[in-house]
Order: sequence, then C-alpha cells, then structure tokens
Amino acid sequence: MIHIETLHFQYGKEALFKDLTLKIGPGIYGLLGKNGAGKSTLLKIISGQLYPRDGQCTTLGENPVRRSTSMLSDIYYLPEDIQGPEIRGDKYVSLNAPFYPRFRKETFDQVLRQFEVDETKKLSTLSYGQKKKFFISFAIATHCTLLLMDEPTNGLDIPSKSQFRQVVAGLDMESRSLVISTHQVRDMEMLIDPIIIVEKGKVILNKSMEEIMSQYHMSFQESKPEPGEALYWEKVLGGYSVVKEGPSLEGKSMDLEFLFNFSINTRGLS
Ligand SMILES: Nc1ncnc2c1ncn2[C@@H]1O[C@H](COP(=O)(O)OP(=O)(O)OP(=O)(O)O)[C@@H](O)[C@H]1O
Repeated sequence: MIHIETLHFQYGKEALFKDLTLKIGPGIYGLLGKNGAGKSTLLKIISGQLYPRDGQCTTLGENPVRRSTSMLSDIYYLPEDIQGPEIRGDKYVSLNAPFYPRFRKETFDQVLRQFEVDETKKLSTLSYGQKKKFFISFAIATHCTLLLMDEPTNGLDIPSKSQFRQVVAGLDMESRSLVISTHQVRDMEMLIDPIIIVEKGKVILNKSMEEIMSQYHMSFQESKPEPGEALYWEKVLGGYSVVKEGPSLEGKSMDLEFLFNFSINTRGLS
C-alpha cells in the first residue's frame, strides 16, 4: 500500500526526516511518536499534500506528488483539526461523496446514527467532537483502500471512543490499510496492530504485536532489576514492570504506553 525509502523532508533548514524507510501493508496500523516527531507530516507526504525533498514515496502504487485522480479517489485523509463548512451535513455528503466511487450512504448513515450526529445541521454549528464524528463516518463510508486518520479520537466523549473502536474493529481490512496517528494509546489498545514509532527523523519500530511478543516478554517483579537483568523497566505500584529478551509464553500483548517508552528508550527494538 505504502512504500517509503530514504525519505528526506524539511520545513525550514533543519531536516525532519532523514533516510526514513517505511512499508505499510493491509491492516490497522498505529502511528506513534512524541509531539513534533512528524506523524502529521508523514501522513501528509503519503497523501500527496507535502512533497519530500529526496527519496521515494509510493502510495497505492503511485507517486503521491502527482496527485492523480485514481489515487486521490482511493485515499481518505482525516486531519487532526477539522473545519466544518457553512453547509448542512447531508449537503456536504451529496457534494463530496461523488469523489469516492465506493462511497456507501448506508454505511455513512449507520455510523452517523451510532455516533448520534444530526446530518441536517450546518457543519459549522457542530461541536468539535460532533464534527469529528461526522468526518469519521464520512471517512469510513468512502470504503477507500487507504484511510489516514490523524488523532481521530481526540475530542470524542467516552461512549464515542468505544463506538469508534467497535466500528473500526468491524472493518474488513484484508486488502485495505488504515493508519491511525495517535497519542491516545489507551483508546487504541487491542485495535492498532502493527505499531509504527517515529523518533528523531526515522521509523524506529514497525512490527506486529505478534512479532514483538515473539522476541520480548513483559513481567512484573517486586524488586528493582539488577543492572543487565532487564532490557527496560518502569516503577509501578508495588514493584516494577520489566521487559526481557525471549518470547512471551502467555501470548498476551504488551501495554502500548510501556511498549512506546521501551522502544524510545532503547531506540527501537532489534
Ligand atoms: N507548516 C509548517 N512549517 C514549519 N514547520 C512545521 C510545519 N508543520 C509542522 N512543522 C514542524 O514539523 C515538526 C513535525 O510536526 P508534525 O505536526 O508533523 O508532528 P506530530 O508528530 O504530528 O506532532 P503532534 O504529536 O504534536 O501533533 C514540528 O517540529 C513542527 O513544528
């Protein structure tokens, strides 16, 4: 779906990405990184809104810089900050759905109903969370091969977050990709897999949870690990969460916040 090699990108004088390499296939990917790591920029490069200085980016088999109609009609990019135009929701749908050949109004109505958003209201009058839910519904209804969502659960109330998870978990992603950039890892637990982490201009992790758990295991112990005993540890209530080399026998997935900190502190897992 996406193939990026030796990508260089900079806004001003300082490079944001240096030799960034990334492959994304079908599935629901979580794109994680510290503030300013470049997650939004990466999504914009993938969708042809920003142009790299050097290197290759191929999106759905095409160079996104060309912004071909075939590519743009099969990608939906949901930005973090959403502006609601001065038109009713249903009007927005009738004007914009024709750009997406696989758009299904039944899907849109179903998701919007779950989110309890009124499509007869002007989008500019909706609250931030309601606007977000409107555009998430639109994104899902496009049935695009590639969906890029920047912080989709930001601003959503508690029931909407769980509805978002249920809707996304029900998508058929066998031959499609959804990339979710997020800091809300607790909202995304059990949903995003593989995990991509961007740090200091590079992708330091791009692995499925299964791959991670076949290499590392996480456990709890009361005493602080001796030097060299664990790859990474964190103080928790009553003891320490530690990660050691070797497969996880229980097969349970690793807490995403812990995985993020482990990865950042060890500059990526080998
Ligand atoms: N239009 C722009 N002009 C100049 N610098 C920019 C521009 N947009 C982003 N940047 C800078 O590029 C870096 C990466 O920004 P980006 O928004 O991609 O990061 P992010 O990982 O999405 O951050 P956050 O998690 O805070 O949303 C930041 O240092 C930011 O200040």
